[in-house]
Amino acid sequence: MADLALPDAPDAPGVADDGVWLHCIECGRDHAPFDDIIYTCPDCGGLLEARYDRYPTFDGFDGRGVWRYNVALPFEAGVTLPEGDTPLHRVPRLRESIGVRNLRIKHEGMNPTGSFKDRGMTVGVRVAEELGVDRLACASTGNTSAALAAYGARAGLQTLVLLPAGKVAAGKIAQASLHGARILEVDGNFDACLDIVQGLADRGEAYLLNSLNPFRLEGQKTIGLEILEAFRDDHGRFPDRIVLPVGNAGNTAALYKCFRELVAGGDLAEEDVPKLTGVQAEGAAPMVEAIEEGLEDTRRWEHVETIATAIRIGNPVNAPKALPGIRATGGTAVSVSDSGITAAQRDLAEEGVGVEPASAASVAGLRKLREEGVVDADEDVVCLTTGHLLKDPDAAAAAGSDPEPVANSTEAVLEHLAE
Ligand SMILES: Cc1ncc(COP(=O)(O)O)c(C=O)c1O
Ligand SMILES: N[C@@H](CCOP(=O)(O)O)C(=O)O
Repeated sequence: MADLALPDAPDAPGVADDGVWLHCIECGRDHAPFDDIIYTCPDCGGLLEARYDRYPTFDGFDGRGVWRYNVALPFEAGVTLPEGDTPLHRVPRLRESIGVRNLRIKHEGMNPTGSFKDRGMTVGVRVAEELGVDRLACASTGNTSAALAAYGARAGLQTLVLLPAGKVAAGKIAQASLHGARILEVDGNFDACLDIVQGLADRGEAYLLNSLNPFRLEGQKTIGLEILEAFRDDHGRFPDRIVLPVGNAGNTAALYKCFRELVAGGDLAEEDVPKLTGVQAEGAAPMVEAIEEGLEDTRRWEHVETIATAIRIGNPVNAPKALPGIRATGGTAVSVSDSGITAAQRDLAEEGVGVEPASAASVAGLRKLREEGVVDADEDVVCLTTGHLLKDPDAAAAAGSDPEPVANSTEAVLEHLAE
């Protein structure tokens, strides 16, 4: 578990003046965060991570939502709708049928735009304001675009979103559209869209707010802080495992960083760090492949397909951050079929928890790992459900039952019910 340590503050003059700096996970160099707009290391191109001159502790948190955790964030407050404070549902029937000691569902679909992306955007848009940019952009399988459009609108900034044509759920496009984003549909998958947005950002045409942006992940880190606080309050200990759907691998990276900071601050013992367990759809599983083959980075999958369009991603940009997190915490990664995802979506719905297909992948993955004996019966598990059912109304309708036509009278309804 030595990988859980964080290095000390940099000596270089000016780099840590704001109490926050950007650290390259490849070459180890540190960079001032707000002098120039950088997303990756200017020296080697490696992924950057925000670092602070302080570590978070549970007694240092105050207030509500994402900004409750501002000692672990680059600013005290930001453009808010507000986000965070999502429920940690108990699902007794599902717990029983999967067969674990405790099962809680952290439902990120209850954020303002219906997904966890809001946590990242409240911080990312605050940073954009600090940098003085006027156009925000993202590539998206849908949820990032909805969140960017809403937070951009709130901040009074222009937003541009690039979507894979024909592969984004209706609810998400409607959100981006109504919140005023300029929407470009690209004849290519999400990864191609992200390549283009990176190109625009490199040319200074837009500020990139995908999870390649290290500040997005700072906001998403608060999912882990909320889970650990709430689980400990309810159960007197931290969960053994957190199971989550994986697309661009931002959340996996963010949760790993959350754990490392709490370990460094002394509030989380290394042996209590939850096992990060990633779930991908069979048709888009480069992270699973990398874990199974012991790779340091993923191989890009050019052809990806799944009903869970939110995680229809073949080139997870955060893999170099997320793969060490899965390994260092003793977790794993597993792929699930589309039919397994739909079954899990129904299972959650039967407990009153409405999620989009990608979200249900976490529960489908847990069931599979429990059946295979990878997850033990005495484990305390939290599954992350990342987006709301209404994000993808077509998938929800297809997974549910059809409405039954009936004549316009009480008698006809009674007769129909008796059939
Ligand atoms: C609903 C939903 N779940 C899961 C994911 C995957 O999250 P990440 O990209 O952080 O792995 C995404 C987006 O990628 C998403 O929109
Ligand atoms: N599911 C995502 C894909 C983009 O991920 P990001 O976290 O890098 O923005 C989406 O909703 O677009």
